Amino acid sequence: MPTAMSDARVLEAAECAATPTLARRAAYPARAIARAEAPLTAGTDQYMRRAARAVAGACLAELRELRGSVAGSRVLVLVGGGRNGGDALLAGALLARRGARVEARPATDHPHGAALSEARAAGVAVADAPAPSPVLGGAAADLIIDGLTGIGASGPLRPRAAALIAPLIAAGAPGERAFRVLAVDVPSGVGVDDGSLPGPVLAADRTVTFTCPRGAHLLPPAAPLSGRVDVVDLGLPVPTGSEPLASVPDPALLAALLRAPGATDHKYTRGVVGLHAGSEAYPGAAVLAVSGAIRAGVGMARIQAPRRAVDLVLASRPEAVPAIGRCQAIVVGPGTHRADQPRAEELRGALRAALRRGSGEGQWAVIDAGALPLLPDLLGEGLICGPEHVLTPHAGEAAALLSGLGLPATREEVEAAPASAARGLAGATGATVILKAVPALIARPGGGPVLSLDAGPGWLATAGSGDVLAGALGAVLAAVRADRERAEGHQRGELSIGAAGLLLEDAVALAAAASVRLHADAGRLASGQALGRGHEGRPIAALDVADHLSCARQRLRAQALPHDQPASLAETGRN
Ligand SMILES: NC(=O)C1=CN([C@@H]2O[C@H](COP(=O)(O)OP(=O)(O)OC[C@H]3O[C@@H](n4cnc5c(N)ncnc54)[C@H](OP(=O)(O)O)[C@@H]3O)[C@@H](O)[C@H]2O)[C@@H](O)CC1
Ligand SMILES: [K+]
Repeated sequence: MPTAMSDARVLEAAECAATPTLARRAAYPARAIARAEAPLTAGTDQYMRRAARAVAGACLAELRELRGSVAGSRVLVLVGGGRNGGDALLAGALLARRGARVEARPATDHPHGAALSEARAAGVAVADAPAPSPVLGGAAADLIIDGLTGIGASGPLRPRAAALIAPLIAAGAPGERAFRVLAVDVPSGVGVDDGSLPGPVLAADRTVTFTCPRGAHLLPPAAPLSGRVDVVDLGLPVPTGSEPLASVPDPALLAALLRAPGATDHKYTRGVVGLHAGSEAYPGAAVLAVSGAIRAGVGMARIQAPRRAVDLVLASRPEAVPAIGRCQAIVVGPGTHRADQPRAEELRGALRAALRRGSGEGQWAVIDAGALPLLPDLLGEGLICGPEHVLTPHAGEAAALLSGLGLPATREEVEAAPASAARGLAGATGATVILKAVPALIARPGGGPVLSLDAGPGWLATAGSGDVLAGALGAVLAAVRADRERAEGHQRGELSIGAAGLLLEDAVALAAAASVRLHADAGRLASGQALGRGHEGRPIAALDVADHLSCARQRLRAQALPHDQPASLAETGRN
């Protein structure tokens, strides 16, 4: 059993080692994780001790930030009947030895025996009868450690556990309440693999997980409830033998797609995008989409829209070309509505030209907003989507599209299981899908793990924000397509730039991911949230987001790999 002295030293190390980002990027199923670690963890609690040290290290950091010191702080430990509860009890013991006043509330008659004894020996008060209150001996707790359930649980929390968290949930969301919550492995009660919310869940400020993320950290609706996620290496193997559920793309891979122009580049090698955006009803959307494309780094933006929208575009973006012609990608639909018949007819024409008629690659295209409802009829005509066609629905649009394709779904059903909706839509259409959720999800038509992307600050929920994203996405797709055109003109291997060497499906998915990332970062920069934790930011307009795309791109590029090569997609979860 470790002594107080050695605990203190290890704890400091754990505190330094706790990583602020998702160090390992692919989420695997709980069953695969348990199977991979079983040969090492059977008959020993050393890994539980390592887990507890990492949890305690993160708790120390939270308490120091909240109160300035650990001694005298008040910690409430919620304890379930498995090893998740064991982790939490041992972490509570470590904190008690550092001078925190720690109380444990079991939600079970059989907490982990050894961990319970150790916690008691360290001075943790164990309240045998459940007392559903966030107060400790009359004073509010500073920190709650949620160790009710981890990857071994299923279904909604049982009544005794649910009763413990009910008053804590009622105290408000993270940032609004007086205490912080640190979840061990996952916020208890989430669907660990699918990110569902089968019952009540206490939202965490921070989650400490082990070895690799779980689906619940990356998939909505559960993902935002984890708060900041630290992935801690306990010396246990990543279950690489099974297919990941989801993954977070490495920023270096995304940055590599956005190469800086060289001395011999011209508009068409940088990428030209043609936008069918804006309408009489929503003329400003054309300005926003064109601005998004230009600020994201396109070589040239062409615009086709009603005269009023084109005039507005040219007034603010004189570099835009008011005619559709040669381009490497098109954007169809921002600021349009299917009820606008003449405009819908023009969009239909653009889509007919872009979609596949046989097996060959079609015109690379973003299919957004008013263009999405046109798809079922076009597919019914025998036209085909490929990975080079990127659909950008929010939950309501995804539900309507699935229903139009003969897969009835409601908005509520998509919101409850967005990953499965995104996969279903990609499979049914053959297109790449960006589902606008929190986090955003990208599904590939060939299946595989969905990509999970931070959707940026809440300030981005402002009119026109989606038009900016559509324009930026068109710019990145055009650049990637231009790089592939250039590489195709060379001998194999002679020229390898940007996404030239990737499978079509992966190149487009990464381009989509890069665009979502740029949009989110631009929102953070525009709102002032980029200043870091604790800065809630300020209101922004969609044009502010477009204006900050170039700065976001510059920042992302700073993370590029040394040789600019997205050589491997292992980090996106394909293995
Ligand atoms: N492998 C290792 O050595 C390592 C594992 N580690 C840690 O162990 C965790 C996995 O531990 P685990 O397998 O014991 O499962 P766990 O998540 O604690 O849940 C099982 C308990 O929950 C109960 N329960 C079930 N459903 C429930 C519900 N809906 N609502 C309420 N309760 C419910 C169930 O009750 P029972 O069915 O037994 O009555 C049982 O008591 C993992 O997440 C990580 O934190 C780390 O220490 C690293 C090393
Ligand atoms: K937990």
